[in-house]
Amino acid sequence: MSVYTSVSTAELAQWLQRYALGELVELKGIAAGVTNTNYFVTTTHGRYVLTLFEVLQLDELPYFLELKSHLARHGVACPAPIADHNDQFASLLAGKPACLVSCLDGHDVAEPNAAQCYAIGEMLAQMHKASSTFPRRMRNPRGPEWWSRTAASLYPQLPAADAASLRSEVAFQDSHRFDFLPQGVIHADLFKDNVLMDGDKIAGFIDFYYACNDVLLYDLAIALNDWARDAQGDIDAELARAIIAGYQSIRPLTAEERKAWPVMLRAAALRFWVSRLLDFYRPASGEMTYTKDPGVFQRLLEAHRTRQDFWL
Ligand SMILES: Nc1ncnc2c1ncn2[C@@H]1O[C@H](COP(=O)(O)OP(=O)(O)O)[C@@H](O)[C@H]1O
Ligand SMILES: N[C@@H](CCOP(=O)(O)O)C(=O)O
Repeated sequence: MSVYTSVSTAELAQWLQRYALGELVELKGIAAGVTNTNYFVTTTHGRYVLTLFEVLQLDELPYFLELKSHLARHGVACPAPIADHNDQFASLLAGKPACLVSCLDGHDVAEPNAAQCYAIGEMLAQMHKASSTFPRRMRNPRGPEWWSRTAASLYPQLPAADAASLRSEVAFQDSHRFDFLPQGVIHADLFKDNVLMDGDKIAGFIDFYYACNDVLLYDLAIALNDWARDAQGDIDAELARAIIAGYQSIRPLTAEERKAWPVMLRAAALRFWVSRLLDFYRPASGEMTYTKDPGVFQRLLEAHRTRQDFWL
């Protein structure tokens, strides 16, 4: 249950006075989610999602909330933040930074079909194009410098074979830099649980809190590594081709991107192998104790190393 911070109807009704959203009708906690506290809020004007940020501070929010606003304004499927009478997207509620966004219809899907994967690729490319005019910048907090440093801190705790595999991948990625490829705003965590689907249509991308400026192709690799993974943990070729086809229907890959693609799929697997290892070996105090299996991304990365066909 991810309602870490309780909000009473009385304090929410008071806080809502700063918005042009009418009167509070209903407040309901949302069980899904890991990091933040989320509620469905119904007012006399409509339905919204209230997020209370448990980690990010008020001054860290403008990049993410203005990005969502920019994307929604350009027709990209994502929740639109609502501005208050001071034209602010966020302010304190129950001692936490809080914001309201539009409520989307839809649910995350555990086993996507090819049409849904095509839609993901297409919307991701639309997001990349639409964010080319977004003026703010954010460096990737989970880039090569982070994974090298984090991996180095983990080697002593890992079984020898895993440490050797991780060490060799970090070295391999160090020898392949892709700063010359097209860059822009990336979602950086477009997993299945970060998209609400309405049938085969995308209701919206959510959870933009790893969004940053980086190589666009890396975002496609992150999405494909999760959306096209089959029950055995390897990639389903039909789903992979569907994501790539959807993406290229909006933004065809350049020759340099196609050449970099196999290495990028490995980089995307490495990033989540390392973050899951970190959660596994050193869970942050106070965080939820369940951890996602790091082995999923280790095995996927090792499969990418020997693969011949990359679905292009
Ligand atoms: N704009 C939205 N419209 C409808 N449901 C939403 C919206 N934003 C979040 N949710 C619901 O809240 C859940 C948790 O949101 P998420 O952003 O993943 O939380 P967390 O930041 O805690 O991981 C989602 O799985 C979804 O069910
Ligand atoms: N989608 C990732 C989780 C990303 O969030 P983090 O805060 O745990 O890095 C995964 O499934 O590993």
